[in-house]
Amino acid sequence: MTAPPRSQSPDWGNEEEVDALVSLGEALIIAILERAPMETIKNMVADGAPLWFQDEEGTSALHAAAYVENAKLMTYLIEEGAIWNSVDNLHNTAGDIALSFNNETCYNIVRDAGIRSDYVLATAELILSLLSSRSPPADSSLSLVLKATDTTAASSSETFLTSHLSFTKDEYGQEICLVKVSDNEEVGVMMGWERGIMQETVHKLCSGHENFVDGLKILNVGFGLGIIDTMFQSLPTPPSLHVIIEPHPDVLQRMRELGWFDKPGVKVLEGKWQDFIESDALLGAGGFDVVYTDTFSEDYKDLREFFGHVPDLLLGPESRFGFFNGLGATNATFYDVYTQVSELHLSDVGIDVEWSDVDVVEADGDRWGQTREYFTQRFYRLPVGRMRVSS
Ligand SMILES: C[S@@+](CC[C@H](N)C(=O)[O-])C[C@H]1O[C@@H](n2cnc3c(N)ncnc32)[C@H](O)[C@@H]1O
Repeated sequence: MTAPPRSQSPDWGNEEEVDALVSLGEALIIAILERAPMETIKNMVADGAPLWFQDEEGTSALHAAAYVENAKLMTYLIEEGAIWNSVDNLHNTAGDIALSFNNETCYNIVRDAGIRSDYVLATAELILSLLSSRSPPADSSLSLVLKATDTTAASSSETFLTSHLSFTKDEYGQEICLVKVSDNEEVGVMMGWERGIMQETVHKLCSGHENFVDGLKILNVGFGLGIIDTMFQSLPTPPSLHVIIEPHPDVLQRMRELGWFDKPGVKVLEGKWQDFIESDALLGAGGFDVVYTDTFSEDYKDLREFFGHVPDLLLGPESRFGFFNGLGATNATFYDVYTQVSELHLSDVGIDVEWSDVDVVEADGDRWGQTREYFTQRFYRLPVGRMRVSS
């Protein structure tokens, strides 16, 4: 049985009360699965059947309603306080169950509940600090919560920037950059399998740009393996200005060894984007045709803060903005919700986003299966933002 949110907590000291709640919760789930009339379900909820309750398999009333594809009931349960993002023992939300039945209506009910709750809670820093774009898999909604207190290199900038990085090749020959998060666990800071995403990102950000033939002015935040920067440099007309912001000493050392500090038109700003975002070193460039950001160990709160600066960084309405869209990418519903949330927040700062899908499975097969722990979806949703032109 899963613990209820604190606000709905029963008095755990009273065993009889707990048993009664468990019985009510179980009976509600059974009634829903047996397709009992709506009135019966409403009476059970009114009599105190807890919507937070999950049975031995992690099934909640909302999961049960998704199993019987009852959209009206799902809407009612969410209105009554059912938790949109509770996951069962197989890590599926009710939205994932609806998806498995190909039921778009039911899926959208859960997704929209997620968007509403996250959007409303967007100012609550606690919630927004739960996700980082390249985090190890979230086994449950609880593990998302625990990220708030995660001080490993995967979630804490401070730890990451003082951790040693190893640049190596795996058994398939793909380039990888790894950081230790515990004595026996390493996570990928950047992986070669993302090359396809980076290639498509460069294409969407640069092709057909009106300043393309003169050489674009490009800002990239986060060098990593330098995959996207190498692609920017390989454009038919190389960038007229290519600013790279990178804080990690090991990455900077590698950039030096690879000659990035001596490339014509390349300017490396050594530090975090937060150190430069309002500086002359950056704003003195007079605006960029292309801005891209892909950092590590930062959370959605940081990304959202960056969104707020993008209008000052773009040169004009033709300029394009992209970011690595890896939030919640270990679960289809979470990924969809956070994709929509970022679109809403970009809209708040006057940026409209166009999305396109990159099939990461077709491109790479299952070769990088184990290493791709922070991105388990088939389709990467690639964002390209532009300043809204008011008419
Ligand atoms: C995922 S990698 C970027 C990969 C890159 N897109 C590529 O194509 O290889 C993330 C990089 O962001 C850097 N980084 C982390 N925090 C940062 C910050 N606050 N500002 C700028 N860069 C940051 C990391 O040191 C790392 O080099």
